[in-house]
Amino acid sequence: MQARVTPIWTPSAERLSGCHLTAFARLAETVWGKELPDYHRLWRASVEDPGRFWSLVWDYCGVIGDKGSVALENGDDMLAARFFPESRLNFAENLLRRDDDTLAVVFRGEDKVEQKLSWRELNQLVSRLQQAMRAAGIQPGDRVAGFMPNMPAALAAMLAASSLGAVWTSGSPDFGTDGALDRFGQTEPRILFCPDGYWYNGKAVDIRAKMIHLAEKLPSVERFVVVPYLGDGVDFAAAVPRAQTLGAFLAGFDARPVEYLRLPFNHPLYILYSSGTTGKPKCIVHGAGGTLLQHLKEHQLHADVHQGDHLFYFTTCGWMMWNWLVSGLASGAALMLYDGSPFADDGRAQWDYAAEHGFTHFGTSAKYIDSLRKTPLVPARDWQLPKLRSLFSTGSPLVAESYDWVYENIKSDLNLASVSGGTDIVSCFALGAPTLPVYRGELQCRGLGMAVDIYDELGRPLYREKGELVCLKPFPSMPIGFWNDPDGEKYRQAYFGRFPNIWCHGDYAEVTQHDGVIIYGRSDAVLNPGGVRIGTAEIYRQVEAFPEVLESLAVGQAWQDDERVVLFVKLREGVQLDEDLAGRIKAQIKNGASPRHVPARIVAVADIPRTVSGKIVELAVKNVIHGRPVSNVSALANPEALKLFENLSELGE
Ligand SMILES: CC(=O)CC(=O)O
Repeated sequence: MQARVTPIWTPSAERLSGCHLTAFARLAETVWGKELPDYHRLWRASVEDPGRFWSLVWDYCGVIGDKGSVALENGDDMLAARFFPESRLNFAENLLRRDDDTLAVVFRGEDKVEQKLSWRELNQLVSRLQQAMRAAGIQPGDRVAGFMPNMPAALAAMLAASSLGAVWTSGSPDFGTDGALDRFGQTEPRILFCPDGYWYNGKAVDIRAKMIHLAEKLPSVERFVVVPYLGDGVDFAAAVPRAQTLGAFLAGFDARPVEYLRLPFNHPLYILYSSGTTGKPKCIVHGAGGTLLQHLKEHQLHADVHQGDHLFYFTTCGWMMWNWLVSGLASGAALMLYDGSPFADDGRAQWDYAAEHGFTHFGTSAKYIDSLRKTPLVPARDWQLPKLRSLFSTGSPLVAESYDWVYENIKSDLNLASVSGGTDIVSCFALGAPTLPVYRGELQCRGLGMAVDIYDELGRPLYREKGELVCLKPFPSMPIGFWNDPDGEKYRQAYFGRFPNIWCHGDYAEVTQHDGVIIYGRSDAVLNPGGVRIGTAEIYRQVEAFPEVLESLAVGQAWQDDERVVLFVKLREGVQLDEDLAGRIKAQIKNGASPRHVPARIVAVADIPRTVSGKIVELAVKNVIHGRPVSNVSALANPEALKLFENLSELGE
């Protein structure tokens, strides 16, 4: 029998009665004629009949558009399934629901720049951009790109593009030239928005040379639109071929009501990019209806976002959490945009922003929380955060000790929701719920309408054991396909190659005794010493306990017909990896995890390679230590770090 575990947080009666999820469950009981007294019964009912569930989400969230009479056709076939095949809607129309003087967007570029827009001002900017894009000949299906900081102009350009049925695709201006070309070179945008530079950690970053180079290499771009950020952008635009400033692009177009082209549910909305660590990034196309419905569900039912809330997520325009964040407008939230380093102004910029603008929801990465734990900052002590109700974490598993830290050092009454899914589904498989308790180290639940299960290697369901995270039934935010994949074979292979007609996500996970979820890492990075499968997060969780260690990365090294675990650690400045520290790390892993998890070698490195969205790249390091080539170095934010793993004497003995 498993030991009883007490939750670290339990929702108050007030939260339970006031949240969207409770209202939705009551509505479902009435409409479906079923008793749904708790979350897990609601989840079961939601996956039993996905068409019925998503149809109720459409109604509850008040999607603007024509729904049609069919919610789901071919529901038994993951690849042929179609949600709302008769419907017509426009994504931007659903986001720009209001046009009044209340707050729609706040933007801070570190502690340097602040801008605020009311709903009316946002509508006006979108209208002018829409007219300018139309005058530039933008048609449904054309690509419009943003190589942009997370600032209002990027949001407005996306809304204008989608109001016309164009497809928005974005990256972050800190991507290297090759990273940008690997992405936009494939999707061939006609217009590309960029800034005249950006702020990072208090410093102005010049991107003029990069943009001149991109202009040479991206012939599809007829026009670069330069958004003033560091200055007025005039000299910058003059230096870049085919560029003009935003002011010049909009000149002559006065604001009027935004017009919306209503299109089929699966009309393409976004192209997102996989991290591209094993080749060129995959260009994943997401549809307007699926993205909208899934985000409405996650924001309202799982994150309990209400009209007037202040929704923040720390993200760049190159990560899917940007797409997730901006959909918050559809639930009436004001977006709190931030660009720059999360540690700007000695880590104070973000928390000053949270306190001064009364954030209700604060989203970040697990890596940020882990790093924050190692700084002297204590938000609970140094800032007033009375309105903050939820804290989201993603990017990698949030270790159990970080749950303790958040409740002790940020706020004790908080729905701490670690969420997991990704670019492939522009949303989550597992996440939070305001009606459920939080258990340390666990994601609270599987998403409503997401038929998530865990399978062993032979495709058999596992009960309370670690295995492959799969999804057994279609959901609206499955990609509508990959770009340049006319027969859909790359798409099929990516998700359905492992188990026919079952989405295999590539996460190594477990459904717990509380019906929560633990993610143990990517399944292709699973360690296998002596035939025991170990998720890398099981090791990171133990190593995180050491203030001396800033970051770690574990891989399996082929060794004497078996595999041995090698742990790389990036240490705090001035700390040496001596026998004492190595011994303490090993003891912690042995006691906290198991003797099987103990690394055969621990090696100190000066840096750990990560993707442009901040994920450490175990597979690339595994290739380097085995002398194999790394296929797409341009996907990395710090590719030079790979050199540190070449020919290490510690790994030859
Ligand atoms: C929701 C997520 O899963 C985000 C990510 O880790 O990329």
